[in-house]
Amino acid sequence: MVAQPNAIAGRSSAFSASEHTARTRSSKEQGSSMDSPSPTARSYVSALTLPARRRSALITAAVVAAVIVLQWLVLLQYQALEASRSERAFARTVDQATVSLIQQTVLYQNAVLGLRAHYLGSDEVTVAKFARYARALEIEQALPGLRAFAFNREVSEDDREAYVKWVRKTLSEYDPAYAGFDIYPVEPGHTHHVVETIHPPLGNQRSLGYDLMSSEVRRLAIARARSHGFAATPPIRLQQAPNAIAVLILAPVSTPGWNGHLSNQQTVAASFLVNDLIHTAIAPALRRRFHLQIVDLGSEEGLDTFPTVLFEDDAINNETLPYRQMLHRTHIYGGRRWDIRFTPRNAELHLIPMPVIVLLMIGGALMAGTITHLTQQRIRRAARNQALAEQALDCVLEIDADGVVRSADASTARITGMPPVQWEGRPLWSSVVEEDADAVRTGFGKVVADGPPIALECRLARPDADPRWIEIRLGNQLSKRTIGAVLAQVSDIDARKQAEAEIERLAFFDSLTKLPNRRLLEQRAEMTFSAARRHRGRAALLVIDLDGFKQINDNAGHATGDTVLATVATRLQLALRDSDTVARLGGDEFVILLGQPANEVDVRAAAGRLTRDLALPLNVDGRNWFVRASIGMAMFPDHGTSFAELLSRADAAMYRSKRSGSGLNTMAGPLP
Ligand SMILES: Nc1nc2c(ncn2[C@@H]2O[C@H](COP(=O)(O)OP(=O)(O)OP(=O)(O)O)[C@@H](O)[C@H]2O)c(=O)[nH]1
Repeated sequence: MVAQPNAIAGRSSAFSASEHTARTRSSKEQGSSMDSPSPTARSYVSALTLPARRRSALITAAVVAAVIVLQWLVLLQYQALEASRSERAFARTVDQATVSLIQQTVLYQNAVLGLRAHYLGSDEVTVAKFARYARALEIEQALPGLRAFAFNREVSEDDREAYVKWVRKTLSEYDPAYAGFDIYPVEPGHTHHVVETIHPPLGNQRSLGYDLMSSEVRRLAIARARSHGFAATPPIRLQQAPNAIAVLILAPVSTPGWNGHLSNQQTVAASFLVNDLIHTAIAPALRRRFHLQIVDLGSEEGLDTFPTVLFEDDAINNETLPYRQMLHRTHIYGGRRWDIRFTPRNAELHLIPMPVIVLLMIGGALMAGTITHLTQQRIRRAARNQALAEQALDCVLEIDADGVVRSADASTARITGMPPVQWEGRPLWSSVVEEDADAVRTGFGKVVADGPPIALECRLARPDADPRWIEIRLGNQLSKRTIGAVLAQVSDIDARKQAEAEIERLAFFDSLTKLPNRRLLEQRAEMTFSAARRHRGRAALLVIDLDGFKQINDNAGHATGDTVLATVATRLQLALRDSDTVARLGGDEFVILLGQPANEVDVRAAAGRLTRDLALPLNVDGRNWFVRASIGMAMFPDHGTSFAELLSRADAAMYRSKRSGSGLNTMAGPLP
C-alpha cells in the first residue's frame, strides 16, 4: 500500500523517458488515425490550414498596403504644408527685398528732387555751388549705387556756338576739363539738352557735353519729367559706363539761363547702375534665397511697351529647382513700370529628398509587414497553445524561490480539480494533505538548492472533495532570466494510483471474501514469528476446512456457495481479535494466524469459539445452512518455526480432525 509521497529524486530522466514512451504509445494507440490520416482527413486538414496561412498573408499584405498609402498621404500632406510654409516664408522674403529696393530708388529720387529744390531756391547756381551741394549729399556714403548727379541745359541750335564758348570760359575757371567742352554727338538739330555739369567728375567726365536729345529714350524721359516733375528712363547704357545697364532719373528745373534769360527747360539728373542698385538695396543673405529679374515693362502711359530686362541674376539651372513658383511685384518708378520677379532657389523649400522618402517608405512598409507577420504568428501560437493546454495531460505552475505559487495554467482546474486561484499566492505544500506536505517541502528545498529535477507523488487536499493523487515534477529555472521560477509540471495520477491499489489488493487479498490470501498470510506469519522469536512468545496457525461444503454448491448453486464462504469469512473475523489474521487459501479452506496466544489452552479455546460460531445457522436467501468445519492447529515454536512447516503440521492435524468426524479440532502432535 503506498500511503506516503514517493520522492523519485534523480530518476526524472528515466521517468520522463518511460513516461514519454508510454504516452507516445498510448497516443499512437488512441490516435492512430491522426498519425496516418486518411486521404479525406488529410485534405480536410490542408483545407483548414491553407486558408489560415493565406488569410495571414493577406492581412500582412493589406497592412503593408495600408501603411504605404498612409505614408503617401502623410507625405503629400507634409509636402503641401511645407510648400505653403515655404510660400509664406518666400512671400515675406520677396516683400522684404521689394521694400528695400523701392526704398533705395526713392532715396535716389529724393536726392534728385533735393538738387532740383537747390536750383529752385537759388537765383543762380554755379558749377561750384552744384558741386558743393553734391558733395554735401555725400553720395558715395549716403546714396551708394548712385553714380552721378548732373545738370543739363537746354540750348537752341542758334545759341549752340555762343553757349559752348560760354561754358569753356566760365566753367574752365572752376575745372580745366571745361576748356575743351563741346556738344556731342554732332547732330545739328533744333535744340540740344546738354550735360553741363556732373558730379563726381572723376569717371564721369566723358559725359560732359553729351546731348541727351540725341537719344530717343532720354528725350522721352525729359518730356515726361517736364510734364510730371520726375521721370526715369528705360534701361540705358551711360556714356561713361557703356558696359552696364543703367537708369537715368530726371527732374525739370528753371534757372537763369547762361545768357541771363530765365529758362525752365533745364533738368537735374542722376544715374545709377542697376547692378549697383541691387547690391546696395538687397543684403547678400537675402539675395541668395531667390533668383531676381527686373523687367522694365514700359512707360506708365503705355507709350513704349517693349519689356526690357533691367537686371537678371545668373541663369537658373531649372533641373535643380524642385519648386519654381515665381512671385513678382510691380514698382512704378519715374513713370515706368518695373516688374520685379523672384524665383525661389533650392534652399527655400526644405523637402526630404526622394531617395530618403523611398527608403523611409520601404522601411516603414517592411516594419509594418514584419510586425503584422509576427503578431499573426503570435496569435496563432497563442491559439495553438490554448488548444494544447485544453487537451494537455499536464499543467504548469510557476513557483518562486520560497515555494509560493506565482501563477497556474488555466488547465490546472481541469487536471487537479482546483482552479488557479486556489493555487496562486500559497506555498505549494499547503495544497497537499498534511502527511505529504513535509516531503513536498523537502523536495522543493532540494530543487531550489540546485538539485536535479525531481518527481513527487502526493495527494492534493481538495476542499469539499476527496484527496487526489498528483505527480509534481519540479525543475529549477530560477537562474533563467526569461523564466526566473521553479517550474512544476503537475499531472493527475489518481486513476493510476487507484489501479495500483487494485492490483495490490488483487495480489494480496482474496477477491470473494476480501480476506488476505496465502501470500499476505505468509508475510504476516513471518513477521509474527520473528516478533515471537524476539519476545520468546508464541503464535499459532489454525487450518479450517468446511465439512461437506460441496453439497451447498451442488444443492443451491455456486452463488449461494459464494455467499456462504463470504459469511464464514466474516464470522471468523468477528470471532477473533483485530491483531489476528484470517486468510482464505482457496476453496473452503481458511487459515488463521493467532498473534500472541499464551499457551495451547488459549489456542484450543479460540478454535472452540470458531467451531461454535460457525455452527450457528447461516441464512442465505431465506434458507438456513448449517456449516461445520474441521480445524487443525499448530503452534510456534512448539510444532515448527517456519510458515511452511507450521502450515503443513496444522493441515495434517486438520485432516486428522476430518478423519475423526465432523466439527473437530486437533492440535498437531509434538515434534519428534
Ligand atoms: N461456491 C464456491 N465453491 C467453491 C469455491 N472454491 C471451491 N469450491 C467448491 O468447494 C468444494 C470443496 O471441495 P471439498 O473440499 O471436497 O468439499 P467438501 O464437500 O467440504 O468435502 P470435505 O472437505 O471432504 O468435507 C468443491 O466442490 C469446490 O468446487 C468457491 O470459491 N466458491
